[in-house]
Amino acid sequence: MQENEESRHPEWASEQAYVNQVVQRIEAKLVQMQADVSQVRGEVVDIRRHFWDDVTINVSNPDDLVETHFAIRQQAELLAERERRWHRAAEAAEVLEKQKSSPFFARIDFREQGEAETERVYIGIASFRDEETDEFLVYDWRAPIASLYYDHTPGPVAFAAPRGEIRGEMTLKRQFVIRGGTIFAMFDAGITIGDELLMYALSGRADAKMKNIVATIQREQNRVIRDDTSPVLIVRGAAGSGKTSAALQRAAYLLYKHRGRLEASQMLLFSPNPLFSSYVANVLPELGEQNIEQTTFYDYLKRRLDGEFVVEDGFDQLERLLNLEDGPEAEIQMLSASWKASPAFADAIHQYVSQLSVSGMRFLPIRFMDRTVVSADEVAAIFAQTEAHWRMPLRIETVQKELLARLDAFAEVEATADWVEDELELMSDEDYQQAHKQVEKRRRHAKHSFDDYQAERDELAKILLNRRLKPVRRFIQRLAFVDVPAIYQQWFEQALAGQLSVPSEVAPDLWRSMCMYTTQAIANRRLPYEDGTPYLYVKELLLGQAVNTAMRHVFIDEAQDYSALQLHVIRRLFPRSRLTLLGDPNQAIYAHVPGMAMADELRQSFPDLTTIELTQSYRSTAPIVRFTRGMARDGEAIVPFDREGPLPLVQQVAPDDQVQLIRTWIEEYRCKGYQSIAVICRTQREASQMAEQLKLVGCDVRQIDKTTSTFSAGVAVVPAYLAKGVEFDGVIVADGSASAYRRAFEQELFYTACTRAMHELRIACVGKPNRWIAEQPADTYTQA
Ligand SMILES: Nc1ncnc2c1ncn2[C@@H]1O[C@H](COP(=O)(O)OP(=O)(O)OP(=O)(O)O)[C@@H](O)[C@H]1O
Repeated sequence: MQENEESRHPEWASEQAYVNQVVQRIEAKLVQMQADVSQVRGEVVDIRRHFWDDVTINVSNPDDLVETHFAIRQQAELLAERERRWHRAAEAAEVLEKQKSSPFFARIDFREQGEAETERVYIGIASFRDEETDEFLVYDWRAPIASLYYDHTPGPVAFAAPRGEIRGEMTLKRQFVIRGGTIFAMFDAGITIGDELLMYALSGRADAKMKNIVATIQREQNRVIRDDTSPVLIVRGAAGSGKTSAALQRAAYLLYKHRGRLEASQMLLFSPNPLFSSYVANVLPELGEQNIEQTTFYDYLKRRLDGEFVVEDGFDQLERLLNLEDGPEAEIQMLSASWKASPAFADAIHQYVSQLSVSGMRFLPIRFMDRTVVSADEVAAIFAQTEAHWRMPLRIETVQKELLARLDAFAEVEATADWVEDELELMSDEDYQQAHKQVEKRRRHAKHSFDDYQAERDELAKILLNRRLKPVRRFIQRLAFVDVPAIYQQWFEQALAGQLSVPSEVAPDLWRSMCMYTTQAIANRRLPYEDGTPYLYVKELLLGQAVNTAMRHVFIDEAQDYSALQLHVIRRLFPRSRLTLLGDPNQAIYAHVPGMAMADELRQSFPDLTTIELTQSYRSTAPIVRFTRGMARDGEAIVPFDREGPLPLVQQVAPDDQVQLIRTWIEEYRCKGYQSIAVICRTQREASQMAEQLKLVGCDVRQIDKTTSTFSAGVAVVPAYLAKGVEFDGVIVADGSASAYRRAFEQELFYTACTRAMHELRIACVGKPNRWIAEQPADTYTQA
């Protein structure tokens, strides 16, 4: 790409001189920063080495113990503070190192209305100020003025600044590729941000880590990044349109704009799988920001339901559904998954819970040593006495208080029981001493004398009963007396008894079978994934939900895979947070989940939403996009980026020859210099078999499963649903035949697999190609 002397831009030399000037200043600053880093590092080492010298340990009496405790804490806090400073300084030095190599990527010349002078604004991943003149040599890409670069072409322009809108004229927009302090290429942009720079960025090799895109952010992506007002922002975009990239740069932008008021720990990203988390982990640190928190929805479910049920995760559910043989069982399980993810079921559950305030609550008795302390009927009677118009959690809390009081009364009576008498004999010396101390204490405050022997016995009985009743007390405190499993199950029992109407589109027999399938699962204490969220929702409506009020921004990537109810639960969980949902309905791998596809349903949950559509696809070459967009609903709206490459190849192969064919393709990909290659299979089961077979024919491959948490270059064999969100130089889809991808809901899975390819896509078919390939125009792929 580097241009030769003659074809060089006329201002090349002067721009290089500017680069040199900035690099020189950066070097000077680096020397100073590195000195700071090593000084703080020295302090950290020193505190660690002498940690115990500076703390006086004295545990001889309680006061000394407290003092010692505080001394240790103070010393630990000092150490933690220095460590934080050290890390911050080291990170800042790292960003500066990067700036030294490539101090900026753009320049705009801007003349503000009413001013005579034109200002030159250089833009880079971070700002850099000349400490002597206090002048900005480079502006951060997130500075208000930098939005001119992303949003405008030369001519009259305006941008929003803290002091209001600033108008003026942009007279120049120039882009640079600078490596190692040397200009590699530069061009003046015209209509859009230079396609050449974008082309350069997109033609590179896939990486084990996602790259930042700050030099080439496109206008519609910039809207996503800089939207600072929408409570709920929905970004719907084609595969490879930069949704995840925009989300991460958005996090960086918000951290910059609200510096001092917003911390990375107040931002959370719901990601599709652990592999994805490692893939995106570098973007924010590269931009000099801390990583934001990451989690998966399943982690949340599991944490809230652990101990009550074994909860299936989403991948196991998908694997289960994909491996089902056609037949009645498949129909039941598919209905179970799709109905429970539907907005109709969410409404039904809501209605069901509100009617529970009148009837249908189920309780468990409070029991102790095979005896009933409070029967289930009595608990129900206590509940019935609470005010029916109160919120359910408040009513339950009132019942809880009453039950704890009854337990105390029970303990008092029980203190004289024979078994207590017997067990007192067996109590330890420590217990006796504790009882003795309690009595001594009481004597000091007592107005009247009392029988020491009896008092000690009573104290001992109290200690014993407290200990024995602890699990019962905990049972009440955990609100476990509300039989949530039975309450959830009851919905399906009512449905089975014909008390609820069958959805019109479902055959009554199938409906009954699905209800029985669910009641059975609950009885076995195993919760299918599709029941996890509705169950938790019922539980939290009844018992109250733990909410996180500290979180300010929640990002949900692959939002099309969330049911309306899941999104609703997330919204309730983070009441003070703005939401950014990023998704592509065409990649709804849990195709039974309507997710983002049902915009109207979403609007019900999120009346305050703003939607931004991204239609240009950047990841794949134009031939790959032209082939794959035909498989997507409304695919004609997807605009390929004009980057050429080979046509996708579809080859039919005999069952016994598939592994050999894939092996040959891998070798050919390697010869082309592709560093990251994926063999994408339909399921985990098929991926495991394929990986084994490829290893047997001498291929060095890495099998990816749901627990894989690091992404590395090489050949990955991966089930399609785990390839979500990531990309590869070359993709090989294993067995894309009609007999493998045969059910309607597998369309999105197949589309997701194909759209992971950046430069090349090949599909092996054991038999006839599947219907989505067959439907594509013959000139969009090569058939062998
Ligand atoms: N403005 C841009 N400049 C350079 N590269 C870009 C730009 N936008 C997107 N890309 C690149 O395109 C690829 C796809 O981006 P990203 O993964 O963010 O898309 P996505 O919409 O989340 O994709 P998918 O939904 O298919 O997972 C990445 O390699 C990313 O770096």
